[in-house]
Order: sequence, then structure tokens, then C-alpha cells
Amino acid sequence: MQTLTAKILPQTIRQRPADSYKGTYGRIVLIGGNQNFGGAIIMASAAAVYAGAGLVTTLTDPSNQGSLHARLPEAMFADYHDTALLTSLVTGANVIVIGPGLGTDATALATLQRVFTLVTPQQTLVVDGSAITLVAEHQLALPAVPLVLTPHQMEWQRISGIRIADQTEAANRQMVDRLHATVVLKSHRTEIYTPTGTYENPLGTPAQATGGMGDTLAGMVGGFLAQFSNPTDAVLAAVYSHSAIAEELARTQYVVLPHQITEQLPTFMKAHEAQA
Ligand SMILES: NC(=O)C1=CN([C@@H]2O[C@H](COP(=O)(O)OP(=O)(O)OC[C@H]3O[C@@H](n4cnc5c(N)ncnc54)[C@H](O)[C@@H]3O)[C@@H](O)[C@H]2O)[C@@H](O)CC1
Ligand SMILES: Nc1ncnc2c1ncn2[C@@H]1O[C@H](COP(=O)(O)OP(=O)(O)O)[C@@H](O)[C@H]1O
Ligand SMILES: [Mg+2]
Repeated sequence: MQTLTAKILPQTIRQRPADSYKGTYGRIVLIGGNQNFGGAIIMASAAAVYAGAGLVTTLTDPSNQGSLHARLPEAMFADYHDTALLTSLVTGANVIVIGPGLGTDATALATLQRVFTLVTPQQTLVVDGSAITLVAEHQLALPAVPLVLTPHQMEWQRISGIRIADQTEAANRQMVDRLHATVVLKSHRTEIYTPTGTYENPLGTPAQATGGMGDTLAGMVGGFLAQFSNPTDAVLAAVYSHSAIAEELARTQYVVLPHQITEQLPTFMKAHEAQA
């Protein structure tokens, strides 16, 4: 297992070319947030916007529209019950993030299944939170597209069948290769299994142990994938940045709130960008 270093940041985060516009930096849709978990998809969407994704649309329960726009006017809203709109937005996206706060009821399942049938190999799909639980509960086949899964240890147990105590590198690798996905296995020391390598994130702090921290990471992963050319590097750099910012904040804070990581992203990325 390789240990990630700060080198992944300038390797991934590029100075923006002058001759560019929002379309250059990707079109991302984030799907989730039922009537109870609206905060999850709002945090994920905010992370994608602050990471620099060009155009961000949030597909969620309509009860979340007001809070989404109050918190994040940069994001567009769509009702995830509107199947025609969902189809056109998913079809037009480069990156789709599904799962934060999606829940596991019939609407959530139908939405996930619809997205699985719509995505194509030209897109990248990030599957997080409830969407992972749904795949496990209903034994759904994952679509044959570039896939990133971001389970915590219990979600990984559900989808892989490997109990938390038995989640060794060898056991995880066998399952990752069967899933044909990049897997970000989140814990106090997150591991990233890519098609070609395995990485340990050396950073992270218990100040991060608060609800919404993973929702924020899912949005960052999506935001990095939307705009940086190497998808593996994009995932690695997002994981590293998430914890590096948290560690900086934890020097003076007992707990780090997910939205505070998001707020630091533009400054952090500027400090670590490579020169063109
Ligand atoms: N503000 C919000 O709207 C929030 C919504 N959330 C959403 O709630 C849904 C359910 O997700 P949860 O993860 O809370 O619930 P889950 O039931 O999926 O997972 C939590 C269970 O996993 C166990 N577990 C074992 N190892 C763990 C580890 N390393 N990290 C985390 N849990 C571990 C916990 O003890 C607990 O029993 C998701 O869709 C999520 O996005 C949560 O992110 C919390 C905040
Ligand atoms: N003690 C810890 N040390 C380091 N990182 C942690 C710790 N506890 C939680 N995290 C990080 O916080 C995030 C939690 O993700 P997740 O459980 O999906 O949260 P949520 O679904 O509530 O947003 C992961 O990135 C995990 O690595
Ligand atoms: Mg989560």
C-alpha cells in the first residue's frame, strides 16, 4: 500500500487556463436528499461548487429547494421525482454523484435504478451513502461505467460482504477487482483502491467525526473529477485535501464542521495548484 503525500495536489490541481469558461470545468449533477436528509445533498453540492465544478445541479426532494438556494445560490435545483427532467440532466452531465441523504425507500430505489440505466461509459458515477446500502440490500448490478464508490466501513461490509474486522487489503482488493470500481474505503485512516494501486491517506483527525463529513467528501470527489483530467489523481487529491484542510482547522478547533472544509477549498486549492 502506498502512502499519499502532498505531491498529489500539484500533480492534480492545475492553474486555470485564461481561455476557459464554466463548461471547461465540468457539468455535475448530485442526486439525494430526501425529506429528512436534505442537509446531506446540500453539503455535497456545496463541496462540488467550492471545489470548482463548472455547472452544478442538485436533484433532490422539493422540500429542500428553499434551503439549497438560501445556502448555495450557485447550484441549480431539480425535483428528483420529475423523471423527464432527471433523464435529461443525467444524460447531459459529465459526473453524477448519487447517494448523500438519498434514503432507502421506494423513491430512492427507483431513482437509483433509473440513474443506473441512464449512465454511459463517457460519464463518471460516484456512488455514496444510501445508494451503496441500496445496491447491497437489493443486490443491484452496478453499471459498466467509470465508477467511484465511497463507502464507510459498514457500507463496505454491506456491499462487499466483508465484515469490518476482516477488511484487510487482500480481501478488499479481491472484491474491488470484481466490482470494477475505484473504492474509497473511509475510516479514521481512509484507503483508496484504484484499478492500478492501493493508497493510504495518512491524514485525518477525530475532529472530523461528525455527520455530513462523508457527504462533503463525495461532493469534493465529484467536483475534482468534473474538472481534472486524470480520474484516479482526482479522487486521491480530493481525499487528501479533505483531510489536510480538516487537520489545519483542527489545530485550533475541537470539532471541524463539514461546511468549514468546503469554505476553505478555494484558498487551499490556490495554495497547492501547479503552475501551467
Ligand atoms: N445532515 C444530513 O442530512 C445527514 C445525512 N446523512 C445521510 O444519512 C444516510 C445514512 O448514512 P449513515 O452513515 O448515517 O448510516 P448507516 O446506517 O448507513 O451507517 C451507520 C452505521 O455504520 C456503523 N459504522 C461502522 N463503522 C463505521 C465508520 N467507519 N463510519 C461510519 N459508520 C460506521 C455505525 O455504527 C452505524 O451503525 C446517508 O444517506 C447519509 O448521506 C448522514 O451523512 C448524516 C448527516
Ligand atoms: N476519527 C477520524 N479520523 C479521521 N477521519 C475521520 C474520523 N472519523 C470520520 N472521519 C472521516 O469523516 C468521513 C465520514 O464519512 P461518513 O461516515 O460517510 O459520514 P456522513 O455520511 O455522515 O457524511 C470520512 O471521510 C472519514 O474518513
Ligand atoms: Mg456517508
